[in-house]
Amino acid sequence: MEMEKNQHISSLDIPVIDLSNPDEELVASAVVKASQEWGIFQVVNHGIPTELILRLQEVGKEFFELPETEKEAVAKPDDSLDIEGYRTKYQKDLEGRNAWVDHLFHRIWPPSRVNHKFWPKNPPEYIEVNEEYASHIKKLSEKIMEWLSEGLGLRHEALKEGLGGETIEYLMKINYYPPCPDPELVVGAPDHTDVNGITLLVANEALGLQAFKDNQWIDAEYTTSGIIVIIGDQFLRMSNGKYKSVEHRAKMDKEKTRISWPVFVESSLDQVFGPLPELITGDENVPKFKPYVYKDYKFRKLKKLLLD
Ligand SMILES: O=C(O)CCC(=O)C(=O)O
Ligand SMILES: [Fe+2]
Repeated sequence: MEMEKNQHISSLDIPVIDLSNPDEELVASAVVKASQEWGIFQVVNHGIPTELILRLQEVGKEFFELPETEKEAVAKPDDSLDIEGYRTKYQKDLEGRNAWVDHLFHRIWPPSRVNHKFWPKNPPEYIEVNEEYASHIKKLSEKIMEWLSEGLGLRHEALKEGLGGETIEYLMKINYYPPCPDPELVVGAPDHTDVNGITLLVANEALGLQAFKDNQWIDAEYTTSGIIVIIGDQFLRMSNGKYKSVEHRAKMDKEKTRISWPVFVESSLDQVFGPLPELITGDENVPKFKPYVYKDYKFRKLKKLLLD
């Protein structure tokens, strides 16, 4: 039954790809197709133990439920030019809507870029669980990057190398959206594309993630143990537009607190906020990717949101 459900892909469901399928070629082509047509999909039976994902969610939730003064211990310093740290952010988005999310950012890989100053000390298991999750998420994202490289007709290391090989950074973010009795009045995460290469996200049971496809917003259905994969601007650029960086947003829930744990896989912060990495596909037949002006515009919008 489970298999049957996973294999059902209707045009308005975010694709669900079962990674336990022994036919790797089939899995790879499903990943490539979903990245081309959607820019977002969910992987199930991905090999990361459900138990570990539940522990990750538990320690993250426990941190956010601490008193504000304790959370301030890992706050982003006011004068910091980096994004690591805890922040509670109430703002107007560019359409003038209220937007509110508390979040925590910290790198989880490579070890040379990990700054434990921004990792919660409480609950005590936080560090161990996040380290274990980091090693699993690295393996899974490398596998996906291999399939995506092959989908471009390139060596399977190509996208990983293009992002910086062993210097690729893995940035954990926890988004904490409090319940809102009228979710129309306040948005959680405003419309955006991710600026990195690829994002791997897990979320708690309060749904709310939406993706823009065929001129409409589609509710992402997912399970708390499935991993949502989102293609970001760096891969859009590197694939010459073959892979879509999907516009997405997150709504608040009327009653439940919504929490999500995206891990951003990216070249390095400088490159994320600087020029996009160079195109690496050698395919001359692909027309030069045009939406750059549009993307650049979006990019600035996003920067503005982050800097406010
Ligand atoms: O909370 C979500 O599901 C989406 C969060 C998101 O898109 C982001 O943090 O970039
Ligand atoms: Fe995002």
